[in-house]
Amino acid sequence: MPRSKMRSSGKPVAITLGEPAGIGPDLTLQAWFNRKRLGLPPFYVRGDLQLLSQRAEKLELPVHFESCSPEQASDRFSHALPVVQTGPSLTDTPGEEDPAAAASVIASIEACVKDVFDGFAIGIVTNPINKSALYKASFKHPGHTEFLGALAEENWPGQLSKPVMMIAGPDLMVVPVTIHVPLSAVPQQLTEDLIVETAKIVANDMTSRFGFKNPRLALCGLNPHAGENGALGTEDQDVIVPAVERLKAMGIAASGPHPADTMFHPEARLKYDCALGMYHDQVLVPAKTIGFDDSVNVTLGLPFIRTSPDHGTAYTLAGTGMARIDSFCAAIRMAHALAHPETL
Ligand SMILES: NC(=O)C1=CN([C@@H]2O[C@H](COP(=O)(O)OP(=O)(O)OC[C@H]3O[C@@H](n4cnc5c(N)ncnc54)[C@H](O)[C@@H]3O)[C@@H](O)[C@H]2O)C=CC1
Ligand SMILES: NCC(=O)COP(=O)(O)O
Repeated sequence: MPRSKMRSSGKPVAITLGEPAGIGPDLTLQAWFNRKRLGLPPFYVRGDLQLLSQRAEKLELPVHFESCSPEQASDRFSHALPVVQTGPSLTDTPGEEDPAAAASVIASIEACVKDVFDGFAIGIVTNPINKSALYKASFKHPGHTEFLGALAEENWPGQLSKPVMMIAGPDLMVVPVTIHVPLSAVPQQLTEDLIVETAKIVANDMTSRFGFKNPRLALCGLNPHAGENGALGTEDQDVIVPAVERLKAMGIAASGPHPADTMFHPEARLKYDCALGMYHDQVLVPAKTIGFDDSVNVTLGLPFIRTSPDHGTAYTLAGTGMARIDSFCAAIRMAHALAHPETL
């Protein structure tokens, strides 16, 4: 979206704390510090003032902070990074997890979603979490995507279709049909219904949120050469072919199963608008290879807007000033654009 068309005032975007030992604090501070140059819309972070101040000092960034409520954030944004204190004070230890911080990480996500529900924010941008750190603290969801689905059910009962992960970049949009699932469990979890349900959400959201008229969805095969007519695995014929037929019968421009190894070269990518992979790495590898710095993780199917950078916590970069902020800023811009489709 042209930056000039981005509204500089209005309701803000809510940013989550993310893993405090990761690069989330760096991204938040750097994005605010460069807000004018980058033309970013207003945002606030639900995090911890002490931790952010300590990280800003390490990065030698002269950031002015203001502790405020979500309603006050947009007015503060031009002169200060608005911080909505969420949870107790934390000590900044880049690269070193503090198990006690997990509760704040989770509380921040919950509170940002509630802010959207209450009408204080246009959507949320999540800073990266360390999933295994949260699992140790008994977090029951595989990742944000599934957790946000549960929060949607709680806050907007009956309005969730199903949370669907999309990695969207200027040159490639992809969706993994199964998400945070061990590879060995993929064939069992991959059902005709799951593929159809996921593809319907993708087609619907690409139309209603991203302005595609009749998005072309290309489904990857599961097995090498899409199963080679059953000789290299039966799921392609037994599960994916009937799913594609059902989708076509509904008027969705679906095709496949296509051999996944030849779906991502430049000429092949011209033939579809979104590639649906059968498992996480099948489509996230090409998406991050082609567009690591400018792709955004956006959750489809939710009754609210959620975006995120496409990368993780990058512990070794935390507090060094070396983390690139491009994907994080693209996530903020996308959240804003989805809330203001007239600017698209
Ligand atoms: N949305 C989320 O919350 C996500 C969280 N994760 C979590 O992040 C943790 C670490 O995962 P990894 O697989 O190591 O992925 P990662 O994305 O943190 O790091 C992969 C590589 O990319 C580099 N990198 C990442 N972000 C960068 C940036 N902004 N600028 C420059 N270089 C960058 C890192 O230094 C590393 O070499 C895991 O616990 C994982 O669960 C991973 C992806 C998304
Ligand atoms: N590899 C991307 C990823 O796993 C992000 O997951 P989520 O936390 O956004 O659900």
